[in-house]
Amino acid sequence: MSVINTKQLYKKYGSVPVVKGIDLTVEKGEIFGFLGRNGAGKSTFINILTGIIHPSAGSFSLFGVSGPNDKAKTRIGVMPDYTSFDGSMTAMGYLRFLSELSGNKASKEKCLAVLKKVGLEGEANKKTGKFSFGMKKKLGIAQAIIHEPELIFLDEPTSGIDAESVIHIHQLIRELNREGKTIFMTSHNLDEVEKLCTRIAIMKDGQIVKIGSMDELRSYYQSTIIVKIKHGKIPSSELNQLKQWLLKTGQGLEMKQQHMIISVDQEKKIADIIRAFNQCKVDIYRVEVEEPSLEEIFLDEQVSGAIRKVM
Ligand SMILES: Nc1ncnc2c1ncn2[C@@H]1O[C@H](COP(=O)(O)OP(=O)(O)OP(=O)(O)O)[C@@H](O)[C@H]1O
Repeated sequence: MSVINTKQLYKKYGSVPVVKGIDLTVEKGEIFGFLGRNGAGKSTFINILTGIIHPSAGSFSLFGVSGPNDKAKTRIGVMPDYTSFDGSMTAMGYLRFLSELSGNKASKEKCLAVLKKVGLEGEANKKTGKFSFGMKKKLGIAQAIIHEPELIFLDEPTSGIDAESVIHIHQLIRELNREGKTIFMTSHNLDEVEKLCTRIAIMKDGQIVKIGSMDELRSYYQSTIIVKIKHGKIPSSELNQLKQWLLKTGQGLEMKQQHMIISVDQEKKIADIIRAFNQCKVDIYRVEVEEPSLEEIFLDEQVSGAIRKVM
């Protein structure tokens, strides 16, 4: 069942389009990663889905119901902008106040359990004005999940927080997902997205330019398999022949001090390269194969012209 479905969603500020006709479906149970540089339009897109702003054109549905609608709102959780906390309230008071506003006041026990879940168990009675940036982020997540929503929007859930808390939040996201919740998260941390997300969309200038699982994105970019070989001495009588074979097989050939680097577009060409070395009677000491990281894939879509990193 799809929990998010958008059709040609479009948003303009004045005459400037910032979301340009997005078609997206997110299925129940996904951890969906939304990537893009600052200003790509990610928050605007999320703000449309969460009912904060209206689209200029297009349509969307949440849980199969055309949005924005109040029924869907009770089934979604949204991590707020951390600056929106009222600093004079305690974490507990804040959670209880917000849950009351949404029509279902959470008990103290429930609030304590959620604060524990996000790693703020010792801070329930502390005023949020005294919270660090990371603590505010965690409270934001607590706010998003207090009413046990089925779909949770997390905007940069771990940016600016310490490494231990990042691990804790990653565990929490996985736990929420195991409970059946769908997570829609933005992040600039590519490593995080790669670890957590079932699917990823890359947004650029208001459009989704690439979407798929990590493996799908990788296979799309298979033309950047980098093969590095540490080898023995090449008999001078074989050097030209070996170079010719290698140049026929791949691109960006570099040969220096018994190290060869070449870029190929298919896995089976790795075997061709090894065969060429064998036929020229050159020992192979080490073979390393590098696939593009998400960062490379991401950057590839963010700049005009493909980056083809060879070393
Ligand atoms: N209320 C607004 N009025 C006018 N322009 C806006 C408004 N909100 C956002 N924009 C512009 O829309 C574009 C997309 O902004 P948005 O916040 O959606 O990007 P983003 O991908 O979420 O960026 P970030 O990663 O920095 O949060 C930007 O150029 C931004 O300046």
